[in-house]
This record gives sequence, structure tokens and C-alpha cells, in this order.
Amino acid sequence: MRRAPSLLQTALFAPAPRVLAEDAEGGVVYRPAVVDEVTQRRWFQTLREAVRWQAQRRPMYDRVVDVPRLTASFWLDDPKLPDALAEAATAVRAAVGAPFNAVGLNFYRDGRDSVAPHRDKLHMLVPGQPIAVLSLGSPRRMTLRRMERGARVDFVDLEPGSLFVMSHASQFVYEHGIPKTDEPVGPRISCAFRVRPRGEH
Ligand SMILES: O=C(O)CCC(=O)C(=O)O
Ligand SMILES: [Fe+2]
Repeated sequence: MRRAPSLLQTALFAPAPRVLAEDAEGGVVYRPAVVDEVTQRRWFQTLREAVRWQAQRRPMYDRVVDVPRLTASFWLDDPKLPDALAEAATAVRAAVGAPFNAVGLNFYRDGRDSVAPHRDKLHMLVPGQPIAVLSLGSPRRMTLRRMERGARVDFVDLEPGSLFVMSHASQFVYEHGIPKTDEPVGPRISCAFRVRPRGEH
């Protein structure tokens, strides 16, 4: 298939976005094919090798458990920011129009890696600014659910090169997660771009 020559595919080539939730700050929107296939693959491969991935452990009730994925984080003005992330930040800022200054990375090695349903930590976000999750590598399913009794679980399969954009306001109302799966899935890296208050990391 012919690809658009720029990093950001033009509106003419990009498939339609899908709105999962609406609110006064842009809601929750899935935007497929924001980055072309060759570029997303190059970013995936370089980040997989260049990033110092951390295996974290966290207290859970009376035990300490492994966080079921590898993680890393950067301020976007870090002189040690990998080139691929600097390029990705430029593309995501342009696509979303928000002054992202930080990125949190997740590396899901296979279907056993996951992130439990959660909302992003509000004290680490500047009010009114969105979170944009760039997907690289293999697709994984994202779940979205209103935090109220009986709410149904919605989902979207996050394709490589896509953005999943959540408003700040949505973090009060919805929780999101990447469930484990028995399906044979390949490795995936997500880059969650945020606007963070300075002094937090
Ligand atoms: O990997 C993803 O798509 C989601 C990551 C996430 O929710 C987070 O880092 O807070
Ligand atoms: Fe999150």
C-alpha cells in the first residue's frame, strides 16, 4: 500500500476517529493511523533497544508483586531523551495540539503483561490538558468503563501508529486498562504523553 510521505498522515489518508466519550474537554477519542507504519515500526524497534526498561515491584495488600509490564519515564526536555521519543513528541504535540512535557512508557512483552483498570493520577496532570497514548508494535485491547455500578465495559483495539486521547475531565469519570489475554499477541510499547506540573516525576 502507498504511504503518505510525512510522519503525520494527512486527513485524506487517515481513517475516521472514534469518539468513546464526550465531555467539555474533548472526551475520549481513538485516532487510528496518526503515524505511518514504517515510522511506528522504527520507533518501536529503537525504543525497545534504547530505553532502560524498569521491572518494578509494588506492595499489594500484604505482599509485594511484580508490576506486569516494563516501564520508563522521561521529561521531554531531558537531554538524554531518545531521538525516537523526541520525534514522536513532535508528531503527537502537532496531532493533538497540547504542550506535552512528559512521557510514560509501558512495554507489554506478551499477553501476560497488562495494566489493571485505573485512572491516571490527577496530581501528576495539569487540569484541562489531555493524555495522549501512542501505540507502537503489536495491537492490544484497551478497555474503558464509567466508574459507576452496572456500567458496561467498552473497548477499542489500539492499532500501532494510533493515538488514544483522553481528556483530563474523563479521568474523574472513566477508568481504562489493558487486560491480559490468552490470544497470541506480539510485544507492544505505549507512550503516554502528559502535561505534568513541574516538580513531579
Ligand atoms: O498502554 C496503554 O495503552 C495504557 C497505559 C496507561 O494507561 C498508563 O500508562 O497510564
Ligand atoms: Fe493510564
